[in-house]
Amino acid sequence: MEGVDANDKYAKELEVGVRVVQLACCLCQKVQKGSIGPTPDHVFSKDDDSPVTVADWSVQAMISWILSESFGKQNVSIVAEEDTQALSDSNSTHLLASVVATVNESLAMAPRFGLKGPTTSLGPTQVLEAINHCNSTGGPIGKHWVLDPVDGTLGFVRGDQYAVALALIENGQVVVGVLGCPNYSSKKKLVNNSSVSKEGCVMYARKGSGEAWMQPLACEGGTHVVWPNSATRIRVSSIDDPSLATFCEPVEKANSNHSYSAGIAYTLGLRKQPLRVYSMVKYAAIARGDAEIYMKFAKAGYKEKIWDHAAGVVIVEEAGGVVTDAGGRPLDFSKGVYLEGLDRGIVTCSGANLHDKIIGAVYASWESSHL
Ligand SMILES: Nc1ncnc2c1ncn2[C@@H]1O[C@H](COP(=O)(O)OS(=O)(=O)O)[C@@H](OP(=O)(O)O)[C@H]1O
Ligand SMILES: [Mg+2]
Repeated sequence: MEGVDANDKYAKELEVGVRVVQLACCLCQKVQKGSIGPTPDHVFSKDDDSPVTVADWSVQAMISWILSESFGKQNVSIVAEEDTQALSDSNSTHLLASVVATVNESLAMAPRFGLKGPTTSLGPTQVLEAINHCNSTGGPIGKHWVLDPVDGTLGFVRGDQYAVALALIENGQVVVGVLGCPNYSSKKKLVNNSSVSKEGCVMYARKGSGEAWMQPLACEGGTHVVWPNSATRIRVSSIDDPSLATFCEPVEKANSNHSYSAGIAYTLGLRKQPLRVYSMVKYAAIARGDAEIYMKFAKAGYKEKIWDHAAGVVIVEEAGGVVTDAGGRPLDFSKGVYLEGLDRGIVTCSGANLHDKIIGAVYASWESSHL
């Protein structure tokens, strides 16, 4: 069987995860096209000035509802990015109505994705409840789903790369990762900012399987999603010569120090221009072999959230890559919402050789940098 052995541990979680991320990608594409929900293009600002849209809340509500239906609400703990504060305001009736309509329209498509939808439409209270059910803070014990409904919301708003990221953590370890990349073609390499495609992909992996997989998105054409639906195996690049390697980094200067990573690139003899990509699509590019290195050095004091990394990390590792903090230690998903104790930044590579060189260059240069 392609993609997964039905007897394997986490087989049901992986299958439901892939199906629901497929549906979520479809929801996002339809919101973008204006073919779902009454007010598709509303963008709002959160307290930290980052954007949030109808798609962010709708994906979170829809995935929360499907996971609760599939595994039993009392068994499902979800750590996710969005809350309902902005939706619960008395001035937000239209916004909430848009989210409710979008959730119901997407759930109406659930059977095509092999998922059970509701028998009657969800009302505003049920939608708010589904979003609020994602208020778990995770931790070292038990199973916790981790969700970023729209990662790289700026990319989504700008018609560029973004991702739907769902992972399962058990006892502090990421055991399943699913990454939907609606604008990253399953057929075309990601080479620069013009690589935006309308036929995206979903990648997934299960910890310890030694395998990572990719499916094309199943939004168009009205076909039923058959598990595992023409999955192909993905692997990291075999390039380990720095002069031939491509490195990715965040688009926004505020999210990562571009001049510091340029210094590391120069020290290592990386010749190519950085590939600046929004969202966890950077992890996807490493897992698929379109790039060899992903470096992120956020400003001192910024605490990385687990939903921005969990799905990407397990997919890259199972595809053969290495992910650590800038001190060379594994990322710790057991401490709650944040990657507590993260040393300086995140370094993801296609192999140990490149990874060792980058960690060495960080050690050699850190004192003189002003992060
Ligand atoms: N100041 C700061 N420093 C570091 N990281 C931050 C910062 N602010 C936000 N974020 C988080 O970055 C997520 C997007 O990160 P990326 O690495 O993809 O950056 S970029 O969008 O390409 O610029 C983004 O996720 P989304 O909110 O899901 O888009 C944020 O969680
Ligand atoms: Mg995010």
